Amino acid sequence: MQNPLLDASDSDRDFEQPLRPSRISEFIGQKKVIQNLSVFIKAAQKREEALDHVILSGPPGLGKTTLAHIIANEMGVQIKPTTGPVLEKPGDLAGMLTNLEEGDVLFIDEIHRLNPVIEEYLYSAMEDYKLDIVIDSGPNARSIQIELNRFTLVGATTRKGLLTAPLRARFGIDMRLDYYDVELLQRIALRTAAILNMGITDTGAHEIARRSRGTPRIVNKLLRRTRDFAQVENMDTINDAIADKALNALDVDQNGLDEMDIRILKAIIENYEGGPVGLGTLGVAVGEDKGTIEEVYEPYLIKEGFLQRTSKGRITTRKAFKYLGVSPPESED
Ligand SMILES: Nc1ncnc2c1ncn2[C@@H]1O[C@H](COP(=O)(O)OP(=O)(O)OP(=O)(O)O)[C@@H](O)[C@H]1O
Repeated sequence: MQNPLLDASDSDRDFEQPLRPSRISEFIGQKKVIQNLSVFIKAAQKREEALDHVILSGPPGLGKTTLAHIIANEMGVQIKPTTGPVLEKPGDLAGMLTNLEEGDVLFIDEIHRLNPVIEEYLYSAMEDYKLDIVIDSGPNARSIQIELNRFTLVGATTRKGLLTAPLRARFGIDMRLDYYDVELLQRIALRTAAILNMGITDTGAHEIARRSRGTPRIVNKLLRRTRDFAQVENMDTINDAIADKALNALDVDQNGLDEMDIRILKAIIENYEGGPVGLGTLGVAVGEDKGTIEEVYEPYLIKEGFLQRTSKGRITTRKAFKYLGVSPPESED
């Protein structure tokens, strides 16, 4: 991913850590997901069983990792995190699985990027808590079966469509996180500011919230950067004026669209008269990986009504033409 506001560098991750809600009661928004998850957790606890396997999907920065940790905390178990691309060899997976205590959570981020061989091994681990691995090779090759503790696999993905059907079918709990509305993001901004001991007005929090692409991670990042602007101007409280100044300096426009969002809309309008244009061509036109466009930029542009996905490719809407101050082609009328 290459969105500077959505990418999490090491310093961002250190910054994010204390901001993560650790209990269900602290998690803001995603009401339906939270309500259902609370029921599933309580039921599993009553039965004294591990929680069923959970798949969390949705655009980056909406709280999938946070929820995985919350699940472990609420169940009173340990979480062992890893990511799809890191599990290269069956031995890597076996190492993780055999280290799990009864009921523990194995969290696999970017699970859509799992090596297909590893995925095969995961099937029996998820279903029967057994791992059949082949040791040695050639004539000495033999298969041994390892009994595993019952565990909960929590998988997170920005691209659920890339999961194979057999893997998808093995998750009993399937939850999709959606973009947050401005009011919820404002509450997240106020919460983060309180944790960081930053002064902020309601209108300052609102300004940041409404320009954060529906995403808590962006709220936190923009808040951090706005604090820098406030400090340089010797302000101890962030208000809407300093927030506006900081966000403009960071090229976040009035609707929260960033430079790449605008570049995508402009490319479709200026080069292809509003489309349709295929994702690959669009990627070349804006100099961005097509997967990143599909996973990071497009969902928000679609949600905000700037872009549509059609069978022939992507098209911009009248709203996008208006936004960029360009008249739509005649046939659009
Ligand atoms: N509902 C929420 N309330 C408060 N803060 C939140 C919420 N959701 C996410 N955050 C904050 O946003 C940041 C990003 O969340 P998180 O890392 O869980 O997102 P993610 O969906 O796992 O992203 P990615 O897929 O990119 O790893 C964290 O610092 C977290 O504290």
